[in-house]
Amino acid sequence: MPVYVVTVSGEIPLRSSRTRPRFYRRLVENLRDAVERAGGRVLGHEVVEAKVVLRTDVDVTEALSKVFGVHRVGVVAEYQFKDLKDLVAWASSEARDLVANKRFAVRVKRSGSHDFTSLDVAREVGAALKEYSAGVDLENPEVTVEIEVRGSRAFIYKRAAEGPGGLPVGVEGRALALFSGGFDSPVAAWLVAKRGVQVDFLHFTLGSTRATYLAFKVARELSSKWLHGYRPRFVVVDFRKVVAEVASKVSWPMRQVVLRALMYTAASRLAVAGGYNAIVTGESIGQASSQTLRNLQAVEEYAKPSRPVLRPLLGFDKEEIVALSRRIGFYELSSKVPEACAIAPSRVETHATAGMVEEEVRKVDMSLVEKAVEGARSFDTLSSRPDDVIPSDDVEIDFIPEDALLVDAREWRGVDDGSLPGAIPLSRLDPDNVPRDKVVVVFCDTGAISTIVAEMLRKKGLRAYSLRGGLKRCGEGG
Ligand SMILES: Nc1ncnc2c1ncn2[C@@H]1O[C@H](COP(=O)(O)OP(=O)(O)OP(=O)(O)O)[C@@H](O)[C@H]1O
Repeated sequence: MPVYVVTVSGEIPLRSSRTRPRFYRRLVENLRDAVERAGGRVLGHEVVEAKVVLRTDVDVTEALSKVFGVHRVGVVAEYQFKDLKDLVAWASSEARDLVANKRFAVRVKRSGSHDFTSLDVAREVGAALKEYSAGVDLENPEVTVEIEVRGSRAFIYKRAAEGPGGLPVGVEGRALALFSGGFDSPVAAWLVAKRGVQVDFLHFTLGSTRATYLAFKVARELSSKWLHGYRPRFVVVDFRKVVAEVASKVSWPMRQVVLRALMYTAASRLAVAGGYNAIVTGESIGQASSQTLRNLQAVEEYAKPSRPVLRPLLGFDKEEIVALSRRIGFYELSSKVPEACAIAPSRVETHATAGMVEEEVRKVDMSLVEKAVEGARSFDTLSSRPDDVIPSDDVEIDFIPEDALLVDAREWRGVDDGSLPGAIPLSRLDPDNVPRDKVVVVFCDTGAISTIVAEMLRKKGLRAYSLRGGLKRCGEGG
């Protein structure tokens, strides 16, 4: 049975005696959630002086090291000792392998009343281990034997993993994170969650649904690894009609700024409706040309968001954001998310004012924004599949989802003729044997015949889509 000593972030023990129990309670709940998501069970726990001792049925070191509020996770051996002699005998037999042929030091922390000091324990364990090692080296040891004595119990650290620090998720209210899934927004959401905020995701489909599909994957990864103690939501707002409206009515240089203002307006409404305390974005100053300080001011002054907008990346350079994205494990997935560039003109207004935004927004049919917000769909990031976020109203799809069943509608050509890997010919498709939630992507040369076929298959109850543009403009899978 693995035993862990979880050291909590330094700032938790400093909280007032009224606040502290709530923080510990939430941390323990989140640790339990992390253990269960990793397929284990908590067999017992206790909070002892800024540490949580946790007993589980399987190894969950990795999962525990991703819980906010955790400074360090120690995998320990535990012993109930009688006296100093007994303690030293146990500790030196436990640590023998650890120090084998290495220069070592012993460090002891002690609490409770004993007839020996920490130094006594260190000295005696050190002496007992010496013959197995390359000698004691207190200045620059290769390994440190860490022993904790708490009352009549002792722990010895076998190995340890660094935690992320921060505060337990859930102690600081809730925020709605504007989430594209690119490098910036996941890091922004992560940083806010690290401060104890329960984060849900808000994604706008601006063009390709592949971007939405991939953004969901990033949100799912972030949720399952890092966001404990609740079930994060992924809210999707289909903004494609709004994008088309902006593209046709707004002057080129202002399109990006106006689109951002409308995203703020929609986010603000959803934040109020969902009872959130704040909105989060991955904006930083001067990074993309549309993110100048003046543009940020113009957008916020125009949209007057009803909740504070948190921008945790404001002080970061792009390299720092990418490095953090790598460190916390989103780099690979985020790098696949396509940039939504359809609306981005080559010349972007960098000195917008609220007045300019207002003037441009007057040209836009705002009922489209209303409708998009009303039609928002919400998914549980932990149990939903990326396929679920693909809009079912679209008959066409512009990419091939990973697990899709591919159907070649070019009967007359035969499947060997430039077909896609894994595709089956339409004549071999038996609709009765296809699960109702399976995404079926039908393709032909141009997308014309496959659209008719997809509609036909939908009538038979299948989740069928036609590959837009056909093989001539074939998209990549996620
Ligand atoms: N499709 C979207 N859905 C939700 N929020 C978005 C979307 N696109 C952008 N945002 C929000 O606006 C911020 C700035 O987006 P922008 O595309 O200008 O910059 P970015 O640096 O590429 O951001 P990211 O790397 O997060 O995509 C994002 O970090 C995110 O918070």
